[in-house]
Amino acid sequence: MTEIHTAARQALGLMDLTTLNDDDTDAKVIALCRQAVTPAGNTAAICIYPRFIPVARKALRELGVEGQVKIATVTNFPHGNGDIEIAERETRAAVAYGADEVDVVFPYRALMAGDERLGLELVRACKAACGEVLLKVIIESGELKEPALIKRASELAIEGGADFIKTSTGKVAVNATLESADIMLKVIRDCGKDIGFKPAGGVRTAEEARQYLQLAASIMGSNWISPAHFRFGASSLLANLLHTLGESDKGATEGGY
Ligand SMILES: O=C[C@H](O)COP(=O)(O)O
Repeated sequence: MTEIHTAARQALGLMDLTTLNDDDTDAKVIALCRQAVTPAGNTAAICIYPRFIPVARKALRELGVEGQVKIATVTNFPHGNGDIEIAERETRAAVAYGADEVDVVFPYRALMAGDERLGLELVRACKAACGEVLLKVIIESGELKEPALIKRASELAIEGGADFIKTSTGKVAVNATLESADIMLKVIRDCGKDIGFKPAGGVRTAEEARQYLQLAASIMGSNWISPAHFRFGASSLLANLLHTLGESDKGATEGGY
């Protein structure tokens, strides 16, 4: 197996297959659940808006993969506003709907304005709302821009109780980059806690996935990389991975979710 095949196979099992569009429907979410089950293995999770969690759970149950393909959702999304009470209530509601994992947007504009406390408190409140449910904190690295701010947001998210730190919503001009990934992975390496990493937004090819996996392996070691520690947030990566693996990509249309 070539290096790109190995990376594609690994990336498929690390993917949070995502649809977060304004025109999402039950039918589109059911189709996404079907696409998460492929001849080359299942994706780690699907990532959808909270209102679709019940329909996704039913679809995954009918596919025989409930509990194997996790249901991730988003809160405080994509704006990253600084109202702690709203973010906390949205997170509580997502958990009540049956989310396995919640991806919450860090109030990055407050941090850019010099307020470190707000983000820390918002993450703390959302972690308390999650209980045992996995919390991924989206720092929106492409808006923070400055390496020092990306580092600080990562540190604050981890201090607040994040289980994963995630680069981006996929809704801004600059999403995941290898440069932001390098900063965030080094924060994870140096923090002394068991924290995962999720590059998200704009990851579309097996070659791009390979580069993130190579970077993560160089900083954290290759044994660290598993769904417990690493996810790709992506809406259009699957088709390219299946194509690379020589599998049918029927249904996994590029950018079609
Ligand atoms: O978290 C995942 C992102 O929203 C997906 O972004 P993408 O559509 O660029 O793959």
